[in-house]
Amino acid sequence: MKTYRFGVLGAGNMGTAIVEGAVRAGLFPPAQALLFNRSAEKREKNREKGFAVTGDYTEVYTACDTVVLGVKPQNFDEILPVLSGCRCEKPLVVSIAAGITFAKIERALGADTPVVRVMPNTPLMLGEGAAQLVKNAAATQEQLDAVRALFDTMGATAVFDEESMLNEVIPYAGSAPAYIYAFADAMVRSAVQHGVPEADALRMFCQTMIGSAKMLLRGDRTPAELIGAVCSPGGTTVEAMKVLESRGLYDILAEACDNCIARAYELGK
Ligand SMILES: NC(=O)C1=CN([C@@H]2O[C@H](COP(=O)(O)OP(=O)(O)OC[C@H]3O[C@@H](n4cnc5c(N)ncnc54)[C@H](O)[C@@H]3O)[C@@H](O)[C@H]2O)C=CC1
Ligand SMILES: O=C(O)[C@@H]1CCC=N1
Repeated sequence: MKTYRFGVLGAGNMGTAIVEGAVRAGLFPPAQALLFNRSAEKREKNREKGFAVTGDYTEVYTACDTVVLGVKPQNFDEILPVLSGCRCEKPLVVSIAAGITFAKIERALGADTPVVRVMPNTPLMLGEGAAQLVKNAAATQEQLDAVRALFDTMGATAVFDEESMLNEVIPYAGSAPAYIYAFADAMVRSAVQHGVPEADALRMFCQTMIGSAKMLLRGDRTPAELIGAVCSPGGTTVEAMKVLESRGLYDILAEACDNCIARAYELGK
């Protein structure tokens, strides 16, 4: 048992959302979590929330049972060599970085370091996230279960055996909120062009996204069947669907997802 139950190395958007979610779920009190920030101002803000704070990220690695690596993939080449010099009992490492492989982490920290890679998304801030997980050989099933239980408190989770799946899933949950916001933005812009007040358009479209997602999650009808149920023959919807199909919406999305995944593999090199 180390000084702190939980630590975040890189308490930015995601790292902070994860530790705050865990505290909200009652997994541990904030005083049992140590947060690293480079900025003194952010450390002070986190201290005011009751977290332990540090400006030395090696302390997070040495003093915490579980350490979330919440830095950008591009920062791993800087932080891993520093952490490799830490002499301590190995923490359970939770990496949320896109593309960064077990091999890269293990080369620096040792193959005996338990690591769980997680690909979360920002809606976990509202308890509506979707996170995918995979463990390395050194991590036990209990450790994987514990990390999954943490993310279960913030939304849906899925576990994979193959590490490569953590890259393959990125466009469909980790990155997907951005694509959904782009879709919403385009719809609201169109609505405004047609005289619909922006706030009403956004509220109505968001409710429609929630309702449509719930219809899909019932699982009793395929997306094609649900589309068919909206498209009255000779009606309005079908005219829009013709444009989406003829302009290649499905191909555009497939290409976007391919590029997103390819970038994850590049980041891992
Ligand atoms: N934002 C998102 O929607 C998602 C992000 N991720 C992953 O989460 C990770 C963090 O992303 P965000 O929270 O969005 O980024 P962010 O920029 O909000 O947070 C990164 C944190 O790392 C710290 N940092 C930066 N350089 C550092 C260095 N050299 N040494 C120590 N700390 C350093 C920053 O001060 C900041 O606190 C990334 O690896 C990303 O791939 C995964 C899924 C979704
Ligand atoms: O854009 C990124 O690289 C990260 C990973 C998934 C969402 N944000």
